[in-house]
Amino acid sequence: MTRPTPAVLVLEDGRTFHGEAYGAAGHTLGEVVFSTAMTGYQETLTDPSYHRQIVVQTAPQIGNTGWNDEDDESGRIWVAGYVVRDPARVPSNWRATRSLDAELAAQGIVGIAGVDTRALTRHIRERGAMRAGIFSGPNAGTREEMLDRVVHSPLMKGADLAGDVTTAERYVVPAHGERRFRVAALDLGIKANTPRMMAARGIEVHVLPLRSSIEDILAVEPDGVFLSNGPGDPATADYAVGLTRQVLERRLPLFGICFGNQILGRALGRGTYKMRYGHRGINIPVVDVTTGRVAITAQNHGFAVEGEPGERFDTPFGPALVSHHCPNDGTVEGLRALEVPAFSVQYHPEAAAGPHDAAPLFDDFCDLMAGLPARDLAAGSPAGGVKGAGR
Ligand SMILES: NC(=O)CC[C@H](N)C(=O)O
Repeated sequence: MTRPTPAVLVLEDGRTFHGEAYGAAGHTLGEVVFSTAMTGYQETLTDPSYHRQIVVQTAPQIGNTGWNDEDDESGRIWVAGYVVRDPARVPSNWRATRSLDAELAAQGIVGIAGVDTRALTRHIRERGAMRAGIFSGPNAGTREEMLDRVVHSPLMKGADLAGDVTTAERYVVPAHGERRFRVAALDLGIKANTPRMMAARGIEVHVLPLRSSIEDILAVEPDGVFLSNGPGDPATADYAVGLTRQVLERRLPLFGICFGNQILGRALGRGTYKMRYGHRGINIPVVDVTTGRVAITAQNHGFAVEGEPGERFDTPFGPALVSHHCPNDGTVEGLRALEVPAFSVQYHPEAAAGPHDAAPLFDDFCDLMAGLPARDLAAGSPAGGVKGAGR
């Protein structure tokens, strides 16, 4: 047997974790973040929202089901690096066409295995998500040289990354069956399952590049506008915020997910801030204040919109509501404008690895486009045909 190549993860505060090279050997830099998801590593790795992030999996065994040709959320792996405890030596799944290790190597993704991911996660929880590097193979340099590269790498705060991941050309995802609605979806890093979830509800989805104008959107003759998930700091997304205001002025029905929630929040006049270590996983609770119900959700965000649970606030487009929050820490998980047809969530109703509690939000978007009344928000009770995260 060949001996494994030693690798080291160097954090910007000087803490190091030793292991062995996994995937490609070499060097990589990014923000180190942890995901508590037990399943769905292929969807995680190919989610464009993870661009420039080194992902740590808290689940100790990774790679058991290999890699398949069906579950990619985009055309490539986006994570900057990958940290695991105990990679599967023999993948086993009827859909697998290769191992995770082989796919990481083929796409040049530098990883590290054999890391005490529990200690690393506790460290990130205490100190916050921070810059890091994975180094293996020849020319890794001394510890000082590695640390120097890490502390001179770009911060996630202030990073404008949606332009790196948006589609170069517009494309259309046809509705399944009869077309009920047409939606213009702004691609800030959209995941493949999002248009799929809309198409399943009779929506024809026109996916547009980030730098689209309001005229480009109107040319689609849309029944609604969608703002996708995406990487980077929402405080930099001025262009998308301006476009969203133009959509709100025209009272076009609007739905946003994750980065889209942060952009709607900014368009409504709210600020965003960087969380200490964010929410990443597939078992994160969210409370819908209008029904009191809790949904278990998939999440992947490091920034959040300012606000308090259940808060009503004034905006240039009339009053709005912090409609959802996370009971773990009180952060904003959803917004709804009360006078213009717009709502958004910080979590992922499209989550392909599940859970599916939040999937009915796509039905709410259809209702909004059909001009059906929103749930009875003022009453704060489950009155009036309850739909939404908790259904
Ligand atoms: N998944 C997303 O859309 C993430 C949004 C943003 N980049 C964040 O980290 O908060």
